[in-house]
Amino acid sequence: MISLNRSCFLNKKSVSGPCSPFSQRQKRLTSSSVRVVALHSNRSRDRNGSVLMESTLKGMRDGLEVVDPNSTVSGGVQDVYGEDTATEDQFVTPWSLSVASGYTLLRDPHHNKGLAFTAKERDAHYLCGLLPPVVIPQELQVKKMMHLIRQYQVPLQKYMSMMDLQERNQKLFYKLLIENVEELLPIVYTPTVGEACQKYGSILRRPQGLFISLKEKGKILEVLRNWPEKNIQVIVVTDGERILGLGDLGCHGMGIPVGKLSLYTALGGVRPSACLPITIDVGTNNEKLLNDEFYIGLRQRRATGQEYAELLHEFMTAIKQNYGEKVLVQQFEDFANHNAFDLLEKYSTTHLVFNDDIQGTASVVLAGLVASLKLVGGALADHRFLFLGAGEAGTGIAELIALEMSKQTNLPLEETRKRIWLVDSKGLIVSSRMESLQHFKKPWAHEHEPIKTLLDAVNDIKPTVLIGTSGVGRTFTQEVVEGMASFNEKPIILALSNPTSQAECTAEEAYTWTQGRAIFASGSPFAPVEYEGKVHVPGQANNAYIFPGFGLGLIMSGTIRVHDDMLLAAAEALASEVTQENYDKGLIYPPFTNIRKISAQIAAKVAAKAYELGLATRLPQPIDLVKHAESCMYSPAYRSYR
Ligand SMILES: NC(=O)C1=CN([C@@H]2O[C@H](COP(=O)(O)OP(=O)(O)OC[C@H]3O[C@@H](n4cnc5c(N)ncnc54)[C@H](OP(=O)(O)O)[C@@H]3O)[C@@H](O)[C@H]2O)C=CC1
Ligand SMILES: CC(=O)C(=O)O
Ligand SMILES: [Mg+2]
Repeated sequence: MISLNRSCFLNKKSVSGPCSPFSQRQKRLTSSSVRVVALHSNRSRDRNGSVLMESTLKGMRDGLEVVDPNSTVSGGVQDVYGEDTATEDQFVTPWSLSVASGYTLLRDPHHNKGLAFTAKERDAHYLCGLLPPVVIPQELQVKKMMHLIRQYQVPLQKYMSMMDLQERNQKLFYKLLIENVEELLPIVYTPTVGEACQKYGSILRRPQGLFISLKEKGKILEVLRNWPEKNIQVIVVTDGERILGLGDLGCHGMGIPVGKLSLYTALGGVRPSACLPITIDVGTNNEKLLNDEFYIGLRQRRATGQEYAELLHEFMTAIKQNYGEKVLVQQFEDFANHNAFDLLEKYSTTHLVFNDDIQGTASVVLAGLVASLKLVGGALADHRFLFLGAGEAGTGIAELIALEMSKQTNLPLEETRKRIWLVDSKGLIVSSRMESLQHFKKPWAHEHEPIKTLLDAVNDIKPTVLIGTSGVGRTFTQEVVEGMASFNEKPIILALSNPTSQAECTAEEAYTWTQGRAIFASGSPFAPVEYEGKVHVPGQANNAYIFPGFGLGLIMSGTIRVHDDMLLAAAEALASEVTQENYDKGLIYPPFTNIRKISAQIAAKVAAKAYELGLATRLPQPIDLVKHAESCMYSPAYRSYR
C-alpha cells in the first residue's frame, strides 16, 4: 500500500507533457521502487487521491502549465512538487493518493492499527521506524485506552478522548465502545454529547459530517458528492433546532448525528463508512450563539417558511438523486416539532424516512411498558397514561400506545386514545382548547374541564403511568410523585427528557418519594439507588435501544418504506429481551451489555414485518433472519494487510 501527500504548482500557461504531475509522480514511485497497489480509474472520485488527480487533469485540460520545480531548487532536499517555493500567486496541487502506506497509513483512521501493526506489516507498508518497536494486540490497546479514559475526571475530556480515537483509529474506537458500552454510552451519547454540542465550536477538530447551509442552496448535490464515501446506507440529519432538551444549538447540533451514527455502528453493526452525519444550517435563534465568537454556523436568525421548505426539499431531492432509488435510511433527529411532523409526513411516501424522536422513542417506551406489565399486572388497555410534554416524543409515544391497545382490544383508535392524557406548557389538553392546538395535539383533546397544572392533572386523572417528555428538568415534583404513589401500588414513572439536567426527576427522587415502589426509567442514565437496604437499578428508556437494530432491519431487508407495524415489532422484540433477572431488579429494559444481540433480534423482527407487508426488496427472504442480521454486522477486529 502506498500513499502520497505532495503538492505540485501549476502556472497558467500550457501543459508540458513529460512534466505533468501525474507522470512526475509515477516516475518518482518507480524510481523509489514503491509499489502502487491500487490506482484504479474507478477511484477517480474516491477519498483524497483520485479527486485530486481529477482536479489536476482538469487543470491540465484548462491549459495550465506544470512547472518542474527541480529546476528552481539547488542542493539539499529537492522541493520536487514545488510546494516550498511556490509564491502566493502560483497554484499548488495538494497531491494525495488514497492507497495508504507509511506515515499516511498511520494517519488513516480506517486502516490505522497503531502499535498493533505486525513486524511483517511494518516492513511491507513502510512503517519501520515510524513506530516504537513493541507490537501489541488490539485487546491490550483497548485496555490501555480504557485506562487512559478512566483517568479523566471530566466527562467532556472523556468525550474528546473518544473523538480523538475515532479520528485516529476507527476500529479501536468501535471495539472500545462495543466492549464497554455501559461505561462509554453516557460519554459518546447522552448526557455528555449534550455538553459537547453546547461547546462544539470550541472542541471541533476535524469535520465529522456534512454541513449544508443556506449558502449551499442550488448546489446541495455537489456538496453531497464531496463526501468521500459513496455507499451510504444511513443518514442522520438534524437542523439543530431542538437538541435534546437544550433547545436551539444551530450548527453545534452536529454532535447529535455524529453520536447517533456511532451507535448505528457500535450497537447495530452498520459499517461506519455507510453512515453519513448531516447538519442543515438555516441559522439559529439562539442569541448566545449568535454572539459567540466561536460559533461555527451561519450567523443569522433561522430561515423559516418557504425558504426553509425549499432548502429541505432540495436536500431531500439531492439525496435521492445522489444515492439513487436504493434503500437509504434517513433519520430525522432533533428538529423542532413545528417542522418535524410535517417533514415526516411529506417525505414518508417518497423516501425511507424515520423520525427517531417521534417513532424510535415511541417504540422504546412501548417496549418498556409492555415489559412493566409483568411487574404491575393487567393489559395495556387497563392502564391510564399521563404525559408531561405533548410534542414529538409525547404524542409519538401516545399514538403508538393507542395503536397497540387498539390491536389488542379491537377497539378503534379514537377509543383507545381516550385512555391517554397529555399536559403541555398551557395545561391539560382538552377539547375546549381545540382551536388553538397544533395539529399533532388535536387527537388528544378529550372532553374535560381545563386543568392548569400537572399536579392537578395527576390528582384528577389518577394515571398508573406518568411519562415526562417536556424537556424541562425537575417538573415531577415531590407532590406529583407522592400523588402517583398514593393511588398506585407500583407507579410507573418515566422521566425521558435529556440530558440528565432536564430529567423530570432523578432516580433517587422517584424511589425515595414512592418508598421504593416506583418502576422507574429515564432517558439519560442514573446510577443504582439504595433505599432502605434495597438496591434499585433504574432502566434507561432511550431510543438508542431501537434505532440501531431498526435501521439494520430496514437495510438488510431492503425495505423501501417505514410502517407503524415495524415499530410495534421492534417494541415487541425489545420487550421480550427482558429477563427474569432483570425484572427481579425492577428493570423494564435489558442492560445495554448485550445490545448487539438485542439489535439482531430487533432487526430480524423488523425485517420479518417488512417481508410480511411486501415492503422488503432483498429477495429471497433469508430463512433465519436473526443469523442473517448477525452476519451483516460490522466487526471492529483488525484485518491483516498483505
Ligand atoms: N429518552 C428518549 O429516548 C428521548 C427523549 N427525548 C427528550 O424529550 C424531550 C422533549 O422532546 P420533544 O418531544 O421532541 O420536544 P418538543 O419540543 O416537541 O415537545 C416538548 C413538549 O413539552 C412541553 N413543555 C415544555 N415546557 C413545559 C412545562 N414547563 N410544562 C409542561 N409542558 C412543557 C411543550 O409544550 P408546548 O407544546 O405548549 O410548547 C411541548 O408540548 C427532550 O428533552 C428530549 O431530549 C426526546 C426523544 C427521545
Ligand atoms: C434521545 C433523543 O433522541 C433525544 O433526547 O432527543
Ligand atoms: Mg433526538
